[in-house]
Amino acid sequence: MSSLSASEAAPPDPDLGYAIRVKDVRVDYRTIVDPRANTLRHSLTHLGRRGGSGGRAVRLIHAVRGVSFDVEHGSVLGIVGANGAGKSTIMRAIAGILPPSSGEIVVNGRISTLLALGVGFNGQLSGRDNVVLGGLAAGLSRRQVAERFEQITAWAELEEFIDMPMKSYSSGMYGRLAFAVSTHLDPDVLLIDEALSTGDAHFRRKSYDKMQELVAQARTIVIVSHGIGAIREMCDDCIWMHKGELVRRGKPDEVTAEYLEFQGVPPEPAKARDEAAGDLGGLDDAMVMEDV
Ligand SMILES: Nc1ncnc2c1ncn2[C@@H]1O[C@H](COP(=O)(O)OP(=O)(O)OP(=O)(O)O)[C@@H](O)[C@H]1O
Repeated sequence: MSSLSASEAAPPDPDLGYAIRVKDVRVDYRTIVDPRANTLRHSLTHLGRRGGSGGRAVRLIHAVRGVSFDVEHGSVLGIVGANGAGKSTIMRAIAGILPPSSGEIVVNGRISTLLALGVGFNGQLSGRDNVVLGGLAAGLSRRQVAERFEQITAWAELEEFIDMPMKSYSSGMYGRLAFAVSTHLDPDVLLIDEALSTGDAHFRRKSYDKMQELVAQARTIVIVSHGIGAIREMCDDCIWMHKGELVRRGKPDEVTAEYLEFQGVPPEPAKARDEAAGDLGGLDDAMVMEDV
């Protein structure tokens, strides 16, 4: 599931020379550990019970450790790294959802986010209601939302489904609508965390084209993905994070090759690129619906 949000900010200040500045950022999570609960027997006998506070300890997880980078206006930055490397955490911090424990984050312009985790659309409401609410939450007026509504649903190819509750959408359909809304809000900075992975080849092609359109308008995009092909295809700059630290920054081909080698993975064929290039048909080809 994807979530989307956008925040109002002043228009980008061209004098700043960057779209995003991340300066010596640390993000720590506090979590509770119960050192007594270290056996399967204990877990089974205490399943679902809340124990007393005795014996439990607070553990700090250093999810992001002293990370610094700037993102230039109109560039597409990819972030790669193993599970738990801190990619989603830094994205949430840039989005303003999670305040850094220390350091500084500056976003120069209006930000729109499409993140893999968190509260997203309301599944009980129709696609139509969610588009309207998403637009209003992003600071658009009712008129602006109405003006963009047709464009958003047409882009998502969901006109037939727009009055159905979103809980009846597949994860790919949900992803299409979330992507359509977040990219039609005129963001200066768009953050996309693994949200592209839900779409089929046709949708990925369209998403790629839409992102190119945003980049041509000097919008800035940051993408987190485990799809190395997508990072190589879409990004012009790449960061590799490992255990909360930024270990490498450079050209996507080089950084991802080093990352894959470190992971012991043979160089990945550009699967995403190949799939994105081929139009495998839209949603209509994949489903059958009947009014009763
Ligand atoms: N809400 C949370 N509470 C406590 N620890 C968390 C929380 N979210 C993430 N972490 C921890 O922070 C670290 C970084 O997690 P994060 O989700 O940023 O990694 P990631 O690189 O996005 O991983 P993945 O590729 O698996 O999505 C991990 O050690 C994770 O266990």
